[in-house]
Amino acid sequence: MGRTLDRFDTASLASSVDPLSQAIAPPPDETAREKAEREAREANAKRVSDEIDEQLRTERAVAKKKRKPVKVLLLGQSESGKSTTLKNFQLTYAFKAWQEERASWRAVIQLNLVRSVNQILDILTAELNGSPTIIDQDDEDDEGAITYHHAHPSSFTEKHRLLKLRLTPLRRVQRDLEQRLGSATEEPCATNTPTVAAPFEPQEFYIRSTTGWKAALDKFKPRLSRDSKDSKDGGMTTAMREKLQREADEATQIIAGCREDMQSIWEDKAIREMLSRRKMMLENSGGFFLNDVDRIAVANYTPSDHDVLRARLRTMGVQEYRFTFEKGTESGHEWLMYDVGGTRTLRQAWAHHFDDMNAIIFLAPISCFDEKLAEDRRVNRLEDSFLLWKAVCGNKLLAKTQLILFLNKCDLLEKKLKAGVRVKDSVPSFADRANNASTVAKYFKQKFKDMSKQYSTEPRPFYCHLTSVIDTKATAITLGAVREGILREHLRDADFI
Ligand SMILES: Nc1nc2c(ncn2[C@@H]2O[C@H](COP(=O)(O)OP(=O)(O)OP(=O)(O)O)[C@@H](O)[C@H]2O)c(=O)[nH]1
Ligand SMILES: [Mg+2]
Repeated sequence: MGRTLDRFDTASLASSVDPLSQAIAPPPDETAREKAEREAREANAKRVSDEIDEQLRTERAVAKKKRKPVKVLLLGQSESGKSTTLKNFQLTYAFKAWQEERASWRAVIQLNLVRSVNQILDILTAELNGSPTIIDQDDEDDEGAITYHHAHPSSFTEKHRLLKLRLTPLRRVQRDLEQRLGSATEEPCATNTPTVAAPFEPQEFYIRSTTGWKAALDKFKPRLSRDSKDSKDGGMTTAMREKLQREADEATQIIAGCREDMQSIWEDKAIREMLSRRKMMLENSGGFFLNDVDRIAVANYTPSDHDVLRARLRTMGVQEYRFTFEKGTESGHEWLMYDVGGTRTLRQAWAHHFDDMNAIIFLAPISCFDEKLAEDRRVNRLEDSFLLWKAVCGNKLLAKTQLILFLNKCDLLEKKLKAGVRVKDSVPSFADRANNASTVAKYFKQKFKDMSKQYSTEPRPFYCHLTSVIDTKATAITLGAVREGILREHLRDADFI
């Protein structure tokens, strides 16, 4: 019994001496100097350890922030180039997704082409009937009033009547394509109801659409599987897809059959004279493909990257796009981009997205200094962009949001000025400055900068790029700089945390 107790006492004594404490315990014969040195060493080691901990904490926060998607909102009036900028992001950073979607743009491009032809036929019909019709396109002094053009039927011959007759099937093709692509194909109508540039008060009823033209295009995606009869693919049965395919083939056949007549009507001198008399600059509007008829009006047409960027399909509501970067250091990182409809009546939906955006890319087309809004022909388009920009800069919810301005459509600005259009006729304050693209762009840039300074509720940097977003190479460089800037801000926030 006693021996057992002895063993127990020895074991309990051994376990009470912690080997670690023993190892780090100061030597029993430590002098005062040695003690001071040891304590300094220990304090230094603790500081290094704390620093490492802090660094790990920050890295974790940055990594977490990095994983959080970056959110970017695209704003600007209708036809300013928002959706086209988004397409550029996709083309540059998510090429696989872009390639998958590219073929489905064929129907939109066909519709754009057919629409231009039908527009010409409308005017030709009016001229042949001798009826004075058509609202002036861009008459500066009309303040939205309807002005009539008088027909010149004498310029036309039997050839024009025949062309008109032979191109009639394109009316049905337009109707069919519009029906299949949905409401995004409708362009806004001019209205006399007063509208304001920035009605940013959120509406009570609001739907965030994640479909929009994506849904329209999905119907035109090539079929994934040819095997099962009733397999569902994108919410459509094989039978539905086959029906759509038949209709698409039929439209393509009709368009191909009209190829030469489309070319003839577009190259005809009397027709060109008619369009210029009516100030119809079809070639300067979005979705213009009449110069590419020989390439597009063929049975096996597949859109090029450039065709897709030039295609016009209106954005309805607000559409959310998820991008996963496919390459580079950001590979796998997700960005959410929001594309909105820019017509005045669609702007109410914008404010719902103001509170949690990392950045806003605001597009202002500067070639539009002498044009009117399609939805309200009393309003100058540049003036509308100024009002919108002031409202965005001055919005309290956006006080800390990075604003990036794209002064877009510089290519069209250059073209317009070369054709002899004078800026001072529409913008009197431009006065007698040189009427060339660089002077005009510099002048407008300064105006936007002054407004940013005057209306922003807190001081903010002015980021501005002169762009032509249908130029993919130049835009890729701009987007690279934009992306870096947005990421830098995003990570600075993370460091702050
Ligand atoms: N020439 C030229 N055309 C452009 C430029 N940017 C856009 N476009 C064309 O203008 C048309 C309208 O562009 P979108 O990107 O659809 O305009 P949006 O701002 O999205 O318009 P909404 O959806 O109605 O708000 C398209 O056909 C584009 O190809 C540009 O810099 N130069
Ligand atoms: Mg759009």
